[in-house]
Amino acid sequence: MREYIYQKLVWLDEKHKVLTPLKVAIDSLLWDNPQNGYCYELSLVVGARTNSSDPSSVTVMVLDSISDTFLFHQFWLANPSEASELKENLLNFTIDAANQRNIAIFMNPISGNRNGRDVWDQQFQPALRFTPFRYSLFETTDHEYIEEWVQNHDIKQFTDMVCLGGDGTLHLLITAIEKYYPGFLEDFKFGILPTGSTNSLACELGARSIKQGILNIIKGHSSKADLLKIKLDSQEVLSTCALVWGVPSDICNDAQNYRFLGSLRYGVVGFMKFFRKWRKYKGRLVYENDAGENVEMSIDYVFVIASNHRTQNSANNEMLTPFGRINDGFIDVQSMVYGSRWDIITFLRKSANKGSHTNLSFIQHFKTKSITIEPADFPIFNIDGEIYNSSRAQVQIIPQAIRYLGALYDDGK
Ligand SMILES: Nc1ncnc2c1ncn2[C@@H]1O[C@H](COP(=O)(O)OP(=O)(O)OP(=O)(O)O)[C@@H](O)[C@H]1O
Repeated sequence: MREYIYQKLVWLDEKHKVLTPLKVAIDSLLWDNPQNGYCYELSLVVGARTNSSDPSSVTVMVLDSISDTFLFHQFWLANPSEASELKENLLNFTIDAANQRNIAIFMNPISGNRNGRDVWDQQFQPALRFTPFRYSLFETTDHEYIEEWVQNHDIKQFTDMVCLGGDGTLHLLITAIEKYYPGFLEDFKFGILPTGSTNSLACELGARSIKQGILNIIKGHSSKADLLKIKLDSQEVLSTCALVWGVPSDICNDAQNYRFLGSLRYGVVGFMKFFRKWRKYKGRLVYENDAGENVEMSIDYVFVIASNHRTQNSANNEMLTPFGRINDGFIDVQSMVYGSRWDIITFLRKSANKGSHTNLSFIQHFKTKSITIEPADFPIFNIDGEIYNSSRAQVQIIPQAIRYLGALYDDGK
C-alpha cells in the first residue's frame, strides 16, 4: 500500500466536472482521470505555477525522459488562494524551493549552431517560470564580454552561474572569476546547457540533452569536481575540460575563420589539414610520475591532450580520454606519437566508438598531477575550445575546486 505525504482534491477540467485527488508519495506525483492513471517520478517534475489568465488553476511541468519532451498538466481549484497553496506545496515537494537561488545566465548566441537564443526563449526561460528562483540573462556580445561582466558586477548577489553555450563560455567565466575574485569560485554552483559544438562538460554532468540539462539546473543537486590550472606565458587560466596541443589545436585555430559553418567547421578544416598539410608537432613533455619524480619526453607528436575528464562530444559517441574522471584528483594525459595518416584514421574511428582507441600502439596514456608542454615549433594551445598562443603550458590539477549542477559518475570514482 503506497503512502502519500500530501493529497489535494483537484478538478481535471475547467468546467469542474471531474474531481480527483492529486497525490504526492515520497518519490512520485499521481492522479487518475476516467481513462488513465498518471504517475511521474518527483525527480522529473520541473516545477509548478499558477496561471495569470486563470488564477484558480495550477500547471505542473514534467520531463518525459523517454521522449525527452516537456509535458504540462493543468488542474483547477475552487479559488486562487487554493491554487496558490497547491503550487507552494508542489514546489516544496519537487524542488528545493526554500533555497533562495539567484541565477546568472550567460547566453552565447554564436556557440555551436547558434541556437542559444531559441533554447532560452523556447525552453529554459519557460521552465524557469515554473520555479520560484530569481534569474537574470546576460547575452555575450564578444570574446571580452564575460571578463568585463565579472569586473563590473557584484557577482556575490548570485548563487548559481549557468552558461547557455559551449565549454569555452564556462572556461572564460571561471577564469575571470578566479582572476578578479580569487578564492570565490566555491561560493557558486555552475551549470551548463549544451548549445556549443562539442559540449564535453555537459556530457560529464548528465546533460547531453538540453531538457535534461534544464532539469538538472532547476533541481539544484550539485557535486564537487576538479579543475585544471594552466600557466601560460602571459596569463593563468582555469579549465573544466582539457588542454589540447597538436593537430586538434591547429584545426581549432584555423576553424575560427570558418565559424559560419557552425559545428561543421572542425570537420571541414580537419579534412583540409589531413590531405594538404599533414605534419609533425615537435615538443617536450615534463610530468610528475607516481613516485613524485619529474619525467621528461621529447617526441614528435600528432597531439597531446591533458584532460580533466572523458572529453566526450554530445553529438555522438566520441570519447577521447575514457580513463579521465572529473573528480579523481588527476590529469589524464594522452598523446599520439607521430605516424601515418592511416594511424589517425584508425584513432578517429576507434575514439568515435566510445573511446576504444586506448590500446593502439601509437597511443600513450598516463595520469599525473602536473605536466608541462613545451612546443618546439607550434606554440598554439586549445583550452576548452579557446585558442591561446604560448611558448609553454604548465598544467596542474586543483582537486575539488568547483561545484557543478548535475549528476557526476555513478561508478564511485
Ligand atoms: N556575441 C558573440 N559574438 C562573437 N563571439 C562571441 C560572442 N559571444 C561569445 N563569443 C565567443 O565565442 C567563443 C565560443 O564560445 P563557446 O565555447 O560557447 O562555443 P563553441 O566553441 O561553439 O562550443 P564548444 O566550446 O563546446 O566547442 C568564445 O571565444 C566567446 O568569447
